[in-house]
Amino acid sequence: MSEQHQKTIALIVAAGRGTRAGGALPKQWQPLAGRRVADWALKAFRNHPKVDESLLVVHPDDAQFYDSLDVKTVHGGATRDASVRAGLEALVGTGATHVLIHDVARATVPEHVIAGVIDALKTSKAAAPALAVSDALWRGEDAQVTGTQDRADLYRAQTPQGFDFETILAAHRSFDGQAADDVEVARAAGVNVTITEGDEANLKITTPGDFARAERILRGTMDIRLGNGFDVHAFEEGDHVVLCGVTIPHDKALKGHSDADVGMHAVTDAIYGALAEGDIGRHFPPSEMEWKDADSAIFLKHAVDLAASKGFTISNIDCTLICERPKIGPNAAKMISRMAELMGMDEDRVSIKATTSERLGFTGREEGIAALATATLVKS
Ligand SMILES: Nc1ccn([C@@H]2O[C@H](COP(=O)(O)OP(=O)(O)OP(=O)(O)O)[C@@H](O)[C@H]2O)c(=O)n1
Ligand SMILES: C[C@](O)(CO)[C@H](O)COP(=O)(O)O
Repeated sequence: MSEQHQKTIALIVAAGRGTRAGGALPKQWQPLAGRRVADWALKAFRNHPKVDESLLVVHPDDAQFYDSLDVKTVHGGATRDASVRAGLEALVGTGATHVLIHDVARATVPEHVIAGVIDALKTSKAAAPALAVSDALWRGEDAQVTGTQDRADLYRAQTPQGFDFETILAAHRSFDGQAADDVEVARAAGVNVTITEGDEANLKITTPGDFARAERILRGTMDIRLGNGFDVHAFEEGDHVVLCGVTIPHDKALKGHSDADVGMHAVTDAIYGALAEGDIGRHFPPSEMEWKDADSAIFLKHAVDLAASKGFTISNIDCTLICERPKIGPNAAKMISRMAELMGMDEDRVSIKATTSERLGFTGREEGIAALATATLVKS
């Protein structure tokens, strides 16, 4: 079959209860490196150029967790086998030619593991990743070694396990009993399975300690950027200032080519800085009359959109306004709300605070306001 006529579906089983992992929620809905376990597993397949669609097999009790997800779902069964079977039946008539059956609990699956399985399916009806056992193996009882086991041909099985769709559907329909995985089901139907390269990073979150291991794996693959921004605007005659998007009555105004929102400028420059994209002046030159008295939200939105276009999420913002007056405290909540809205962020990721300079320097003499900001951007 030509690659053009292939339709590869990621069938992600997520209907288990995660009892061994502990915690208040089933493990797939617990937080992991800023998202949930299931979000990471879905993302691994959604980002893969050779995977056409995903289907998530879920537990009916978990609707509150999966309802907001932009993915097709189907209810699973009481065992992993039953959940896989429910997923396969839901794919009948969809034109699926290949299916990659994956445990949601393997949220850290590396791209090359998925690619290895897809490549092997060009010449094989079934392929799955595994790692050769490298430790010596013992048998034991009551904390005593009772024997040894030859490890020469032993492998540790992983997922995604990939199959020609009709082959694995028929194998599951005819399978009677319980299987550890879909390779066992396929082999019971006489299907040969190719072993592809697994990875230690393809961890199955099973016990409580696995969350920290998975978090370390994901953090290790993240591109984390830090940027800073600093801005100053002098006072001139006027009756209000605009700070972090909020208009505050004052006995002076801030002087500037735009609306002189010194706080928003510092935050915008911090985002540009994290992207190594210069500063506001580079994108909106003061020499251009178009930006005279402009709303600084235009600059901030440009920086936010630029970050998104490069695949970055803004993880948090911290901005300090330096002035004696106006008092920032009473306005901080409104500023946080406006800035979070403009950046499409949760308010608890936006910090806006203030300090005086103890009447020292230009801010102490109330000649102007300075602002300092830090932005953390993450691409995963
Ligand atoms: N009835 C079931 C049981 C398991 N699974 C899925 O199969 C995968 C592998 O199972 P395991 O890691 O054992 O998950 P749980 O069954 O959730 O964990 P536990 O055995 O600790 O309860 C998981 O992605 C799990 O959600 C499933 O979809 N339906
Ligand atoms: C399919 C599997 O991931 C292969 O290693 C594994 O068998 C599933 O987890 P379980 O704990 O055996 O249910």
